[in-house]
Amino acid sequence: MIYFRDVSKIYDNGSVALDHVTVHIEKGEFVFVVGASGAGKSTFIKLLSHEELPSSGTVVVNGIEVNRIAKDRVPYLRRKMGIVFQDFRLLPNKTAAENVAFAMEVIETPRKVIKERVHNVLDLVNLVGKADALPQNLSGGEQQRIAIARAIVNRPLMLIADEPTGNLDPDTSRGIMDLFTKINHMGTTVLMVTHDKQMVDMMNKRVIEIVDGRIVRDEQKGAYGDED
Ligand SMILES: Nc1ncnc2c1ncn2[C@@H]1O[C@H](COP(=O)(O)OP(=O)(O)OP(=O)(O)O)[C@@H](O)[C@H]1O
Repeated sequence: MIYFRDVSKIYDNGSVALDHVTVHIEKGEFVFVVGASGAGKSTFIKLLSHEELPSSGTVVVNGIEVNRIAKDRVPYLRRKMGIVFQDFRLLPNKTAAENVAFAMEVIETPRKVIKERVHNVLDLVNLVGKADALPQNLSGGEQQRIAIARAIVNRPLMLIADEPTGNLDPDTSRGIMDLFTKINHMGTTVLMVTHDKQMVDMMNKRVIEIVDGRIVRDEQKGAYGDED
């Protein structure tokens, strides 16, 4: 599903963000990526989606060698992944339902399918009742659930989350984690970058720790480790 072989990323200013990283993530896994600020976690994610390219090494996602694909194949690659961020990134002038629908409109899904799928996915995140609300009238947790609905509406193979609970209180965060667990049980690979020690310790899932661009720990049923 995801394979990094001896991947390094050195930005133009000389920052070494990833340093000879080799890792393999199987379909259906639930993986936390942890590490101090500046360790290289976001870079790891950006290499998956072709937002950044590795300086050396190979990144393979779902059998596609990401660093070698033609530019016009990038949207096809990204369709295989749903991505959510700490700051939700909903379109402010669209309702919750329209935000989710938009992800399907851009790939020209028939209107009838959009209507049905948007309803189903809002039901999954328990927000059918907020379908017509604008983001500004939703709580942070609700906005994140809409962002997750948008991320999975096209049925991606993997859900990638960069500190999705970073702006949320512990109770709301737990709700988001329950949702990720549900999505994972439906067969979607989940990869989550987080600083949330409590959450990682509670979930008992695979933990990959990055320090200074290197993987220093990769444990099945791991814990967060020392506070950073
Ligand atoms: N576009 C960029 N140009 C230059 N250096 C960068 C760029 N993006 C990241 N870096 C550097 O690469 C290193 C890794 O950054 P990255 O954002 O991947 O870390 P992170 O673990 O996600 O941090 P945080 O937890 O703070 O988000 C840092 O030293 C950072 O300053």
